[in-house]
Amino acid sequence: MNKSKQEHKELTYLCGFGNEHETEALPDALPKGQFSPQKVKYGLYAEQFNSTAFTAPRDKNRRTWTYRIRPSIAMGDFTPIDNGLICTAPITEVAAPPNVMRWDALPMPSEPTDFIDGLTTIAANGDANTQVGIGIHVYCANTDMDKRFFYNADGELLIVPQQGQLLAYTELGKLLVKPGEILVIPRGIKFKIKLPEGNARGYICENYGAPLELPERGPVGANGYANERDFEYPVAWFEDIDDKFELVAKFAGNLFRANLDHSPLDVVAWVGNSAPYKYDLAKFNTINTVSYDHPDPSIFTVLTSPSGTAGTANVDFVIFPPRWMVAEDTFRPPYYHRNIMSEFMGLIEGVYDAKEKGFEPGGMSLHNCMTPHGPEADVFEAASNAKLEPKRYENTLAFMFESRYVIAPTKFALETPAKQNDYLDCWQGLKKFYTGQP
Ligand SMILES: O=C(O)Cc1cc(O)ccc1O
Ligand SMILES: [Fe+2]
Repeated sequence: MNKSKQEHKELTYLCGFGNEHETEALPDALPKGQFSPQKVKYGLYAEQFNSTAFTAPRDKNRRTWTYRIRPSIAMGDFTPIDNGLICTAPITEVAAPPNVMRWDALPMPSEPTDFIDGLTTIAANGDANTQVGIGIHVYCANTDMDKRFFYNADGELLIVPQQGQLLAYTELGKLLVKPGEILVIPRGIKFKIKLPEGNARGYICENYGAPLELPERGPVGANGYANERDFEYPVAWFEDIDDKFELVAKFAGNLFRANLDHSPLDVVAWVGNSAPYKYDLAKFNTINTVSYDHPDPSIFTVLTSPSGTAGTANVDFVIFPPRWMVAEDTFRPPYYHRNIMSEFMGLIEGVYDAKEKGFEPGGMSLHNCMTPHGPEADVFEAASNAKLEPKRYENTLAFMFESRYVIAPTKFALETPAKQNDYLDCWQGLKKFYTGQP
């Protein structure tokens, strides 16, 4: 058993989305009845972490009090480092074309590459400096982050593993995530990623906007979709190591590094509702029609980052999980459509019902604002003639980052050999069935 395997054998979690969680790795390390006593037990420092404004409304407010060996400012100055293939909105290096776009999975690196060096930006929208929009990245990595930690001031990270487990060591504790689960790390939280299975690949939505929250349930009622109880938060865990470490920050679109003379994972206890969390997508309570027609994919929203306009998300995280399909007298795959919202899709495993060929696990597609799309020609013909028995969609897990802002691909994404320049061909076989007769 390798070292990182042993390190996650007995991980436990606190359950409940957005709860005021409290946890301590040493007895009574958490102050009682107040947040900032004159002296904290064990000689700890109190440090507040705010990922919404102090004055954000109570139901949106996210903050955590940490009790740590040293405050975060015990560090060296930052100096710029190479951004590698990381880009940040606004993407101005190339014009965003209104074409449909699709990519193969990016290849695994042949050189030792950790989670940060393995990041490639595919697209972005909005403007990170005004806290609007998202960055969309892929990570392909094969090496643990060792004496290196990272935080992102530009956004919250929604990490969607597609291959290989991730063991996240964060200031607030450890989380193990597998393909089929997601990991969300608040803006600003320091962490490192180890790879218990070696190779790892996945997608990241860097959310520059409001923190992800659960969508309203409306008339669905008090239960269903992603249930609060299924979101898992880490318990406090710390290390007290005086040694040379590096802190990498993403700030205003650029990477910087600073020296540390101790591990920043020194939070002995914490209380609050801003913390990393994980969620197993298999727990999603999928709601769909039991009569006719194909509901809009918003019915599969797991998490949403609202913009200032009601019902019009900065980004929705939507999944297409295994499920029963029972719709009567209905064209069952996604309908043909043009949408004001821009749609970036990825595939975690299996096959997506609108695209039986060419959309592979690890692959990606982008259908931007008003760009027409829908099932490929073969899927249209098959679904138009299929016997409409109840059918279980198995071996499938696709997802979508859907945003109100146009999603601009990076120069890399437009030029990489992974881009399928023949994507449009999957619709070229769409025949004219019209005869003029009813
Ligand atoms: O384009 C896509 O494949 C995503 C999608 C799925 C669906 O079921 C309905 C609309 C939609 O945009
Ligand atoms: Fe779509």
